[in-house]
Amino acid sequence: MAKRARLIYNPTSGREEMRKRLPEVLQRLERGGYETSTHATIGEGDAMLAASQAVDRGFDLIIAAGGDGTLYEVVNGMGEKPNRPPVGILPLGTTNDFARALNIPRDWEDAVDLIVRGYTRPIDVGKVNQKYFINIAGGGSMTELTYEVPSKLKTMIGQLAYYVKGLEMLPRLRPIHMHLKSDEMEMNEEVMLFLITNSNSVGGFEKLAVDASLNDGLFDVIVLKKCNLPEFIKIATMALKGEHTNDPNVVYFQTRKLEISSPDYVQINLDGELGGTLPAVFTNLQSHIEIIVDESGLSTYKHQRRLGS
Ligand SMILES: Nc1ncnc2c1ncn2[C@@H]1O[C@H](COP(=O)(O)OP(=O)(O)OP(=O)(O)O)[C@@H](O)[C@H]1O
Repeated sequence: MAKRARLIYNPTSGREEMRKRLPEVLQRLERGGYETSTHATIGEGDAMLAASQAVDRGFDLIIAAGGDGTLYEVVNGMGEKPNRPPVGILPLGTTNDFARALNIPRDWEDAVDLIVRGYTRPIDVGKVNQKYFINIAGGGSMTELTYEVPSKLKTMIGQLAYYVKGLEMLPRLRPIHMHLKSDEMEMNEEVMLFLITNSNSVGGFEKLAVDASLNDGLFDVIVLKKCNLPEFIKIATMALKGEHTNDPNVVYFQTRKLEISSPDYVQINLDGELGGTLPAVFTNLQSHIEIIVDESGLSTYKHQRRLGS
């Protein structure tokens, strides 16, 4: 019997490729043994509802087609459910940090073929208050950047928009008093920002969390202490090469759980989307969702399996 997949796609994502490719994507999935029904999202929050319903309706596979925003919503729609089907990713958005971390091809045909081959890997998911994230959570200066980049601009010039906007933001950097507490450490001081990552691929910085593993049950936490603009630029440049953790202004550690509070109003960024404000408790839910991955690197992963085997 054919397996049933639910394809949740954002028709406006990236260069709107899904609008053109849908019949071919469905045909390719069908040939690969998936009877697929679709849900085109209509706006914010819709992919989350669609994913929640797809779990309730017992689909064998959920495919998130779009950018990081769509995947974030799908993960949020599934996070609370006791039975979670595996997730395939079609990275058709402007930013696909998480798909890149998993080595999922940008080419839609290759990405569909990868889904059909069906090698899955359990991936850690972060929970913060009542929300979930799969790639990164952050707060402080700079992390408000992602919602400020207009969507149109991102579609037109892609990743570059972040850097242009990032440079524009530099003069607005300001330290914020925060209290961070985990079993491993406690900090109570002014910081520029905190980043809590699951993968090592964030906004073009592919060596940000050098020890990050996707299913070790641990977050990699980076805290940038109060520093001035030239120091900040130096650290950002070092971060591109993965050398930032040597800087005395950078605190880097791993933990399963972290509490953060601040007397200031601090927004939390979850996978590039606005995810509430501090105070917050970040908890790592180990191996919470199975994601279809590229099998070429599988020998280095633990607990992989092939769908249907
Ligand atoms: N039909 C729609 N029209 C407008 N926005 C939508 C629609 N469907 C979903 N969205 C919103 O688009 C957001 C971003 O989508 P996604 O990350 O998939 O693509 P993207 O190309 O990276 O997008 P963006 O450039 O907006 O970041 C989603 O979080 C969702 O809120």
